Amino acid sequence: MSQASSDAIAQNNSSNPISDTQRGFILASGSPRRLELMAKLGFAPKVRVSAVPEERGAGESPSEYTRRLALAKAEAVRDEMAAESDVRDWILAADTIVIIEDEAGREVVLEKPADGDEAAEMLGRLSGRAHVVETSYCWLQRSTGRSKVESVRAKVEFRELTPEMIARYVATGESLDKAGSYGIQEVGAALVRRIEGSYFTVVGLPVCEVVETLTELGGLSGFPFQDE
Ligand SMILES: Cc1cn([C@H]2C[C@H](O)[C@@H](COP(=O)(O)OP(=O)(O)OP(=O)(O)O)O2)c(=O)[nH]c1=O
Repeated sequence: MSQASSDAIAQNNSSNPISDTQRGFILASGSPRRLELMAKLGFAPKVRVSAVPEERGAGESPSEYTRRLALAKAEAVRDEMAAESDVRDWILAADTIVIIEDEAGREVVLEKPADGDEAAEMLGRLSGRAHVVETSYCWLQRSTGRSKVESVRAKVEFRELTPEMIARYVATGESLDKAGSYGIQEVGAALVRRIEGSYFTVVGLPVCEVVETLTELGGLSGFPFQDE
């Protein structure tokens, strides 16, 4: 979704409870899902995509990894905008991974696949089993340098998939820009038997917690369902 269309969504919502200044934060993410989710709440984010390399460090746990990336994505955009006199004060970034245990009980992190073959391999691992989706997000305030990182997990159980089903799913093309090679919000919904936790965590942004954190930090007031 373009910046213009997200603005239009927010402005056309006549009952939008978010003030003009609070509406326009900076979304440090190229994920169209994250933009769409925040726009649906009434925000009108300006998108700035970071170029942070996504590479897990040796000895870094999955949570440490997503938390580090969420902060690094926000900081990269803050640094890029340092010389700009943009009035928007808050930056939001996020990182989503899939975690599954291997035969030895070790946690394996699945990110976005490099190609269709890797997507098929990941889906083979997920078939007929449960895995965890973890999304970490970061709110960073440009004027004070303050930041807060939080992580939210959901458990997702897949139906059993045959190699033919996997091949047909990969052929839809929706695997390639998604952690774990599936999109629960698209055709991938038909792969998911049950989930425990928030659907939005799986899609890439746990909106309830994201709004809650911004309110706690003092960056949002007047939003419904928040006790300020
Ligand atoms: C599991 C799952 C992931 N995803 C997406 C969410 C994220 O966009 C993506 C994980 O990659 P991320 O690196 O978290 O995000 P991104 O590369 O899309 O965007 P950016 O780094 O600029 O913020 O996978 C879905 O859309 N649906 C799903 O069901």
